[in-house]
Amino acid sequence: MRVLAIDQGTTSTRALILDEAGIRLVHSFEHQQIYPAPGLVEHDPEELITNLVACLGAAPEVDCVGLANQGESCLAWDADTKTAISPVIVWQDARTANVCDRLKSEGAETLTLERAGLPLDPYFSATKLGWIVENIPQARTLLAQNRLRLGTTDAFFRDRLTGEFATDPTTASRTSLLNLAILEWDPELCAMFGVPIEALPPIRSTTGALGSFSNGLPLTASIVDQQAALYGHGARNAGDAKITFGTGAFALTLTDRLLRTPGVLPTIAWVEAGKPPVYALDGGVYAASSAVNFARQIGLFSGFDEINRFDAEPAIARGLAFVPALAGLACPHWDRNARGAWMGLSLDTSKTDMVQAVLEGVAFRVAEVKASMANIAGKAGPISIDGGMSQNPWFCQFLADVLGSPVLISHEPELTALGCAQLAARGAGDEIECKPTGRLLQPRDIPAHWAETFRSARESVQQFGAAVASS
Ligand SMILES: O=P(O)(O)OC[C@H](O)CO
Repeated sequence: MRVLAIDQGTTSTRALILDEAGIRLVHSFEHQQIYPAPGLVEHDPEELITNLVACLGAAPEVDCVGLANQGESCLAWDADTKTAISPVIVWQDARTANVCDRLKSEGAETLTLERAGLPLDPYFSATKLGWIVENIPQARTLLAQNRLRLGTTDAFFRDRLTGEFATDPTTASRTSLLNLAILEWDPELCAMFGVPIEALPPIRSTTGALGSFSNGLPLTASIVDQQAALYGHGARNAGDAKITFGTGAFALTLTDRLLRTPGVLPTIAWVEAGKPPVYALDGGVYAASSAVNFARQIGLFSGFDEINRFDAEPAIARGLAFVPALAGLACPHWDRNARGAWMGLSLDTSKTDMVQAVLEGVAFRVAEVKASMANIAGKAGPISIDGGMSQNPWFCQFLADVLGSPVLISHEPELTALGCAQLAARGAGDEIECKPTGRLLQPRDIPAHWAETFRSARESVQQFGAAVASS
């Protein structure tokens, strides 16, 4: 069997083919990141569709297609014309931070945590969809005519390209509108966020016969990219964990049931047709590669090979810490007011020290995420990592050290596409298993006060952010 996986991510849309020979990239298209104002991040829906169509055309000789989509990014469109009436509001977009603050002050977080398992944060789709209904007049016109469609990007792509308006439970679990216990849209949550429930897509399984594209190819898996990567990492048993280092760093651990742990997100790993749901815990760090890119943009280094090793001991050992809260702090703090900062600068601090602290700060934040997963992450073995920063040997060893766990650096860079394609094969009734391989790093002992130093830096930026927000 040959499977086409389309990985529609935050920065690119990629077509890959999986067969018995392995997985290979066929096409990759970058799309524009649109920043209309500070804190706002948008994509052009038509540009994404054009790239998806090009990916579909890139591999006609396949048996089925799997689609992996960026998590919480969402939009509105017209049911009749299938034309978008809003931009894609990207998961990083914080335009609804004030809505979240208001709802929090009204005590609404109890409901979102209880039903959807999610804190109130602009990351999730619900407030973004509510914003569209409130701020785009055409949304209300279409709603009055029963023509409004609201959803995450997968639902738009599927409606437009297969004619089936649907989403899957993994994506639905990122919206804050899903009742996790029964995997149905929650009417009370929808009402609270101002999202008309009738405009949302039906929720179907992650795999199975999900429709066909105009060229006749069947869609047999549709899943959030992070969950696809979890499958691609070979996670099959509770405790299996992965961390993907992209724009942000996303840690997911399979669980044997729906688990609720403060600050961590219970989520759906996948729901195969006719089978019970598989659950996971998710914890994100908003700025990972984006923090490193920021350091490069402001001139702290120029080539990535410059930051693959450092002569000096870690910056944290010298009292220098960086908190990568460049877009706020996600798991387990959920604090959008926090901002990035170096703490402990002195007259002899060099650019190299500062960028070393950036890498360390990302590792410390990931360690906070792991700690908040209450030792569930990595219980079954090493934590498998992938993504851009996993190619930096110094960072990987420092990460293993601060996690206090063995880290497996995957040899396969395309784990999202791999997992998506494997699930698509299963959705078509076949199986393509690939044994994950990688380089294993053992943690070294580090002084306990390093984590303490980072914690106090992180608390300081939170206090500063709160003071600025209330002034
Ligand atoms: O598209 P990526 O790989 O940056 O992943 C984005 C996540 O799905 C956001 O939650």
